[in-house]
Amino acid sequence: MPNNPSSPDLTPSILFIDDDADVQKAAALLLPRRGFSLLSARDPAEAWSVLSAEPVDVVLLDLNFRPGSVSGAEGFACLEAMVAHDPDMVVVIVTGHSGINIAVAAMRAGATDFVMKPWNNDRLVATLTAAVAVRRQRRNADPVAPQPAGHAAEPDSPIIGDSPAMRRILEPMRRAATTDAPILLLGEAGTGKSLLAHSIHRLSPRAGRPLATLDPMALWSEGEGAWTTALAAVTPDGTLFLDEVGDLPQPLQARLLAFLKERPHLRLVTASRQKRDALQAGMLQSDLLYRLNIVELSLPPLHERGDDVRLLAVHFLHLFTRRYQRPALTLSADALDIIAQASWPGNIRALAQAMERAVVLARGTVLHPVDIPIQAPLPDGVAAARPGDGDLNLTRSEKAIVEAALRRHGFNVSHAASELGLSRAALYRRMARHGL
Ligand SMILES: Nc1ncnc2c1ncn2[C@@H]1O[C@H](COP(=O)(O)OP(=O)(O)OP(=O)(O)O)[C@@H](O)[C@H]1O
Repeated sequence: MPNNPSSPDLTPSILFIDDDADVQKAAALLLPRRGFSLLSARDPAEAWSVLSAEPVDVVLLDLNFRPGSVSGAEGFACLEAMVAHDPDMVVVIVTGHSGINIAVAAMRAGATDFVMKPWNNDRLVATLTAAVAVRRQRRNADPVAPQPAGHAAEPDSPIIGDSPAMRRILEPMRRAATTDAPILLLGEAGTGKSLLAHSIHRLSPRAGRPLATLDPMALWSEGEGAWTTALAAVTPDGTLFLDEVGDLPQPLQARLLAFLKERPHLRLVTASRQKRDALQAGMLQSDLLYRLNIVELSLPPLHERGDDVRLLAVHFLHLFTRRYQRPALTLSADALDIIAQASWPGNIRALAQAMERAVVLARGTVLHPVDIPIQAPLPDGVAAARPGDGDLNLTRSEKAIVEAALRRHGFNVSHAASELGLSRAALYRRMARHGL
């Protein structure tokens, strides 16, 4: 059965702009088989005439059109023109394997996501599926009704990330998504477990069926009856996403096992902030754990995802600029560096929140390090400083010295670093540590 990427009734259409006939042929063999209708153009000029005649959900854009050209200048010009022409346009760019900087730049210029060439078929399909969902959300969104604050991204948001750590989980995730196998997602808070659960459902043959999300603790607090009622309401041939499965009280574990036996056709995706050792050491009955983790995926914390943090920062910048209907904003190179060097103990949720705040409070059109609210984590066991404490604290003194130097030099990092006798990188590390 072909994957139905987004809507059961409307075939999503992709306009692929690439001058390479072989690559176009590969797309023509793949995408229609996977539920997309494909339009093609050899260059931006041809693309504009296709766009004027056909409705398109997503533009898949190669960046170089002349033989031997690698700068991506033509592609960038096309991207900017398309986003200026239709701010709801969803453009996914195609770039070479080593092109992470190009990918960051393209996302800064308004691309929604990117794929690396040569592409992996499942990955391309997953990226386009998420991009189509974004397009449809944008189209259906009421422009005068702002989204609720604090909801960083829609559940249909694309999964941004191309670091080796993320590839190690996204590739098996995409393979397993197309089956009915139960999947257990492990990872710290804010690492994207719920987002992945939605993506698994969307990539599965059940995409047109309901996805039910249950939070055991919330249901338990309403009494045992709430749990039974919620389970009874789950559509038998849909997907059940059970969040924080490690919190499931023992009596409910037995009930869940019995329920799963009665519903052999239900697809189960579960998530937990606990490590598997903790789940195994008694939080979950072993027969239940065996039933849940046929495929087990551990999401890496954000600080292990390398340059993904830059891509995510730019992604959230665009998301919140749109949501709050602010004029276009960009991140300075210094701001991106400081974001990349922060430790983000709250993971992607914390980064999203920092970017949301930065967008809301932005004063100009460029965000500098001082505009990015990075909260420095307190080392384990160190209590938060209270106002009025004696101020011989080394951490606070360092923060005051760094901040004063930055202010003296109008937040010019090179000048402040040279006054403090630090390298720029060392100063960035301290700025990130102190949330400056
Ligand atoms: N790779 C990603 N690309 C884009 N957005 C992401 C990514 N990962 C997470 N997010 C966004 O970050 C926020 C937190 O993610 P999510 O709620 O999925 O995390 P979680 O692991 O389920 O957290 P918790 O354990 O606290 O429930 C969401 O708004 C989500 O859309």
